[in-house]
Order: sequence, then structure tokens, then C-alpha cells
Amino acid sequence: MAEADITLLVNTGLSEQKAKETLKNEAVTQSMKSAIEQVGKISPDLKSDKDVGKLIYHVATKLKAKKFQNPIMEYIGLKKITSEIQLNAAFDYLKHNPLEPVDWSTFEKECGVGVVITPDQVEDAVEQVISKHKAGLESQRYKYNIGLIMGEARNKLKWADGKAIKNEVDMQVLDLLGPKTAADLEKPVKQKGSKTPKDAENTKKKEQLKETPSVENFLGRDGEVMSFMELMGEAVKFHKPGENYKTSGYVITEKTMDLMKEHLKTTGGKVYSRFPPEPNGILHIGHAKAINFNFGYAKAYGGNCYLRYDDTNPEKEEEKFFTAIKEMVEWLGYKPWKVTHASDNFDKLYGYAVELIKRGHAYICHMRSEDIKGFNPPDSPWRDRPIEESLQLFEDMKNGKIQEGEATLRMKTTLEEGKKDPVAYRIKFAPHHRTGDKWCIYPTYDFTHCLCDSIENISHSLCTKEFQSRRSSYYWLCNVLDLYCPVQWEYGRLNLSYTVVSKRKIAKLIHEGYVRDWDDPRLFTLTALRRRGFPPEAINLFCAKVGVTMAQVVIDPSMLEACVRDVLNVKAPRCMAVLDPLKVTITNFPADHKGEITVPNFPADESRGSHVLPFQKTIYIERSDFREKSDKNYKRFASDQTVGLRHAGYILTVESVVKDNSGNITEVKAKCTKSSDTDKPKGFIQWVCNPLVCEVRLYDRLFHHKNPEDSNEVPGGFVSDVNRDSLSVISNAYVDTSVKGSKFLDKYQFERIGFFTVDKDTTSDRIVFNRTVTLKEDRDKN
Ligand SMILES: Nc1ncnc2c1ncn2[C@@H]1O[C@H](COP(=O)(O)OP(=O)(O)OP(=O)(O)O)[C@@H](O)[C@H]1O
Ligand SMILES: NC(=O)CC[C@H](N)C(=O)O
Repeated sequence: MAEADITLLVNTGLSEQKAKETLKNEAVTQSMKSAIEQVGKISPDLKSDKDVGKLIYHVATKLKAKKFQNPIMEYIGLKKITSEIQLNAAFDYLKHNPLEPVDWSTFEKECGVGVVITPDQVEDAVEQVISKHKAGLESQRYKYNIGLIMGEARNKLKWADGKAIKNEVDMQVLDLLGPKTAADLEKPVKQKGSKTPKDAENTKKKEQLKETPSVENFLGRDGEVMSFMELMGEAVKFHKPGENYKTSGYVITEKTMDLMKEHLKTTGGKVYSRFPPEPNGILHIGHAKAINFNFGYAKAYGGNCYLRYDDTNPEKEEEKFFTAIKEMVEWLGYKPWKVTHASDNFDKLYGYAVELIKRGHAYICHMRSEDIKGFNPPDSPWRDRPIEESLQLFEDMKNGKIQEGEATLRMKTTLEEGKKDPVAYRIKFAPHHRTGDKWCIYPTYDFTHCLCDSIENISHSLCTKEFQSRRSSYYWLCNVLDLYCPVQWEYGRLNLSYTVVSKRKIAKLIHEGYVRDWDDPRLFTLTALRRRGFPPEAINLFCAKVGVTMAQVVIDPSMLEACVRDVLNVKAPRCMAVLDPLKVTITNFPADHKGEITVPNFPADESRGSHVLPFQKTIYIERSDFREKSDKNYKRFASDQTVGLRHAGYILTVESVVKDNSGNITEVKAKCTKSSDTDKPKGFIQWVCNPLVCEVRLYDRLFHHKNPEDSNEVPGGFVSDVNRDSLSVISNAYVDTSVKGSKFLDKYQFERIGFFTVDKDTTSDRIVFNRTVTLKEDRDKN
């Protein structure tokens, strides 16, 4: 590191440490050196002026469009731009008006060039603001929000130096209030129950959110309020439709602005997004994030979202996947604006490919796919073959004259990770689900996706992070064909722990008999979650809570389960069930009892209906709710302890216990007393009378380890980690008669046990229930 370079940078005001750090970044160093040199030429004194030094550093590190560095430095050298505020306004102007020639006179107006702010002006402006806030200042003294005063003063004098305003505010406040007293220095104590500004803000937001139907699902628990945008995390950074060019990394060409005008004419400035699955498998919980993000973002901004099948791999596609994908999108509550297919555009795409060859940006290559795989493959010897030759060969490929694997069309561009000349078309003698035998060449993702986005006038092409490395080829292809270029934004994939979602791995689990099918309720495919009883609102709420971060996130399934409980708590009517029944005979069953009782569907809100249950001499309780001897912590039924029957209004007292030859309790004979006539028991239990015999399936995690795919955690591979006890079937559970006639996906809360959902294996004689989730609060109860 040259001493002279360090001195050069230190002279601009950087600390030695910072100067050394800066010198490690070659681009910034070059920028700074040339800026210092330029300023020095215009005005030698400024070369070591610390304030100018700060501006130079700002230009070197923040200005994206380097072509504007020289003109900006000239403004700085001539002292026409003297503050960071002006400099930021300059960057902003150039970002919004990227095309040359720049209209410098508007630029100057927008950046306050020539505006001179005198100290008197600063003093006057601050005086006006302080007098407006005088009462507040006098009562709250130094606890008053000084930032507010600064902000207002700044607004009055847009181009004034921030430091000058701050000094003036401090001085005038001191003048008004005198020095700080001991009381001024005390920390404010929050009164219990008093509203903080945050509370007030929350209340206001809640009111606003109620008026926005698209976010009603996202009102969090415990009164916590989240706006759609907060939930969308990274999405706050997204550009407005029509302002693609403001996005960092977006490539502007001479045609960009005209194409943008056309695009806006077609879209009317609306947000257009798309959810683009490959129709080669079932959707999983990760896709729910993609669906929510794409559809949710469009919905939040009054735009439209396509469901576009990325169907460019004919061998892997099946009709059932097309149907199931649409069904799941709709199940989550979203309606595609249009359902399209990449294959709808095969003719157009072919035309673009021909054009690409004609423009010299693509060629036919005969390297084998294994030769161009991997890191750093050799360049293609066919890269510079004549255009005419490539055109002819491409036509031959299309007409089936070349064998599979013997030729590809490759694009002359390099992906971010260094991969050169990605393939645009390959030969596949396979019929396509929609286009039949029409084609024997099919376009690749890299060729298809951006062009379909462009054709559909997508404003925001949202995709997972692994596509970041394809972003430059995406922009490149749209640009070399002079087509409208959408902006690609990436977000992190959503992964859950204790599961696998890859199609191949699920297929293996099914094949080897660990799970029954793609919708086995232990899996995290969307059909499995639906079958298990997870409501779509809960999945959406979960996705919203996870937010859209860049980071790859691995979430514990308990977070999803908590969302499920939140939703089912409100939605699932209560009923009573006993999974392991114990007979109880009420020896003194009141002769005048009518033999039935009315139970509310939602005990916390009796206005939501009720059902009538038999209540007679013989009832059944949960075996684990009875003991012969109680102890201090035991709250339920025992020979020496009474218990209440939920909803019945009766308390049971043991009379005798009947046992079989092996000493197992087979029946309890008990007396009942009206709850109004006796002391309140320690606990209340559920019971059933003349119940329905049902099958109940209880699920546990399918894998023992958090990351079953991680070979460090599970050296034997994910299959070795399968929890063999993840399913227990209770064939003869007793459920109250209110569930009679239930249909697939009906949901209940079995009081004190959990939330349950009717499984598709249900027949007219026998209902099968899946335990959706336990009632968390019941887990540790004894
Ligand atoms: N785990 C995930 N989290 C968030 N988005 C995802 C996830 N998996 C897929 N997506 C997104 O869903 C969209 C459609 O997915 P597609 O089925 O083509 O993806 P995939 O990556 O092949 O999925 P799979 O995990 O089944 O291999 C894409 O935009 C993709 O990036
Ligand atoms: N850009 C994207 O969203 C990618 C979609 C594509 N179907 C894939 O996941 O492979």
C-alpha cells in the first residue's frame, strides 16, 4: 500500500484506518484518485479541504452511474455543490433521468445550485419554528422532540447546511430554556397503562388496516399490528411500476425509456407479477411463500398476478400436476388474473431465437452436455461460426434433422458465477403436454423465463435467491432483443426443519413405504397440510409472519402450528371425544333428567350456535382422567376426588371401581350431584354418551433431526432418520354425536385434546379424523 496514496486520502479527511480500508477497494480508490485530481485542477486549495473530501468520498462510494462522476466533480470543484444534501439531490436527479444528454439547467434547479443560504436566513427560520413550539418546549423542556424542530427548520431551508441548522437550534433552545437542570437529565418513567407513541401508532395502523381487506389476514396475535409492507420485508425496496431503471443493477439501453412507455400503456402502470411453477410435482410449503408473495404483492398494490406454468421440460410434466397446482393456488385464496403457459409462447420464442442468431448473439454448438457442465468448461469452438450457418442448423434442429444431444443453441453471454454461453434451446424428441409433436426443440429456463416475463409485461419478477446468478443474462437477453425488460427481485427460500420437501426425496419416502402418498399428513406438501387440517388462512398468516427476507430461512414447524391454532381457535367448533374410553355408570341418574343437554359450539361465544348431546346413565371418560388415588397436583377424577363433567352441570363422586381378573379397571360406578348443590371440584373433564366410534390418527414429526438432509447431523441419510412412531392409529375412539355426517376437511376442537380434521378415508359408516395440532396449553397438564 503506497504511503503517498494513504496521505492523499488522509488529506481529504479520512482517518488513516479508513484510508487503508478504502485502498483495498480498487474501484473506490480509482474513483477517489481521479476525483481528487479533477478537483485539484479546478481549484488546488480544495484538494485537502475536509468538507470537499467528504463529498469526494460520497461520490466515490455512492454514485452508481460512473459516467456522471466527472460533471459532478466539476460542480464540486467550482463550489456549486457544497453539501451532502445537494449531492444526494444530484444523484437522485440522475437516477430518475438516466439518459444523455442531461438537462443541466433543470439539474441545477433540482440540486439547489446557486442557492446561497445566509446565517441570517438560518437564524430566522429556526426562530419561526421555535416560536411555534414554544409552549411545548416550555412545558416539556429538554424532553421535547427536538428532532421535530430540526425537521421543520430543514423543510423551510432545503439547501441549508444541516450542521448550521443544528447549531442554531441548540443555541436558541438554550436561550429559551437555560442550561439543563437535574430534572432534565432524569430518564422518563413509563406510567403503567399509559400509551406510548408506539401504542398510538399501532391503534392508528389497526384502524387503517381494517379498511384494507387484503391485509385482514395479517393482523397478528396479541393485538400486534403488521402492515402488509412490514410483513413483506424486503419488498419495501421494490420499484414502482414504470421505474424499473431506478433499481440497482438494472441495465439501461437507448431503447429502455421508449419500451417503458409502451409497457406502461399496456399495463396502465399496474403491478404485474407471476407465480411460475414447473408442472412436474406437487406444491409444498415453500411454494406457499412464493404464492403469497407474488399474489399478495400484486393484490396489495391493486395489480394482477399470473399463474404461469413453466412447461419447458416435456418429459417431466403431467396433467395431474397442472390441475393440482391451480387447485392449491385457489385453495390459498388467490385467483390468478390469467393462467398461462410458457408453451403458449413457443412460436414467439422461436422467432426471438432466430433474431438472436441474426444479431450475432447466439450460435449453434455441438459440444456434448457433459463437456459444458461443471466449473470452467472450455469455450465452444463454434462460437464464431457464420450467422448463416447457425441459422440453417437451427432450422435443421427444429425440423428434426439433428439427433438429440448433437446440437444446442447457445447465447453469447456470461452468467454471474462465470458460466459462459448458457444454452437457449436443446433437442428433445419428446411430445409436449400441450403442443404435442409440433416441436422437437425446447427452450431452456434462461431463454424462456425473461422473455415470457417480458411478453406478459411483468413489472416485478419475483424469484428465489438461487436465480440471482441468472439476473444479468435475464437483462441481457431482453436488452439485446430490444424488448421491454422487467426487474428481477430475489428473496430467500423458505425451508422448514424436521422435514424434506424435495420431490425426489418425497417420492423415495413413498416408494419405500414410510409415508402413504404425496398428501400423507406428515409431509409438508400443500395437499398434505390441507388433508391434515391446516387451514389456508393459517398458512398465509405463517408466510406473512415469516416475511420476505433475502435470507434463506429455516423455520421450526411449531411456528406454523401456532398459526394453525390461532385460526382454528376461532373457526373449529368444540366437541367432546375420548380416545381411550373408560365406562362410568351413574348410579343415581336423576329420574327427571330429560336425557340430553345443549352444548354451545363455541363456549366463549354462545351466539355461535349449539348442539344437543345425549346425557344418560352410562357415559365414557378418558381412561387417563381417572385414578384410584389422587395427590396434591392431580386435579381430575379419583376414588377420593370428585370431578365436574363439562357442559353437563354435574359433579361425579366415586362409589365403586370394577376391575377384571387382571386388576384392570373396567368401569367406575359413581354418584352425581348438581354442580349448584356442591363445592366446585378441582377440575372438569370431557365425556361422551352413546358416542360414534371413529378412527383417530395422531401424528408426530416424520424425522428425528432438525435437518434430516444434513449429512453432519444425519450421516446415514434422511431415510435413516425417519421416526417410525410418527403415526399412531386409534381405531375405536369415541366422539360425541355432533360430528355425525361430517365431510372431508370438516374441523373440530376435541375439548382438552386438540384440533382434528375429517380425513378423506372417511366412509359413510366410519369417520376418520386426523389430529391437526395438539392444544399446546394442554400438553404439559397432568
Ligand atoms: N422453498 C421455497 N421457498 C420459496 N419459494 C420457492 C420455494 N421453492 C420454490 N419456490 C418458488 O416457487 C416458484 C415455482 O417453483 P417451481 O416448482 O418451479 O420450483 P422448484 O424450485 O422446482 O421447487 P422444488 O422445491 O419443488 O424443486 C419459483 O418462483 C420458485 O422460486
Ligand atoms: N424465476 C423463477 O421464479 C423460477 C421459476 C422456475 N419455474 C423454477 O423454479 O425453476
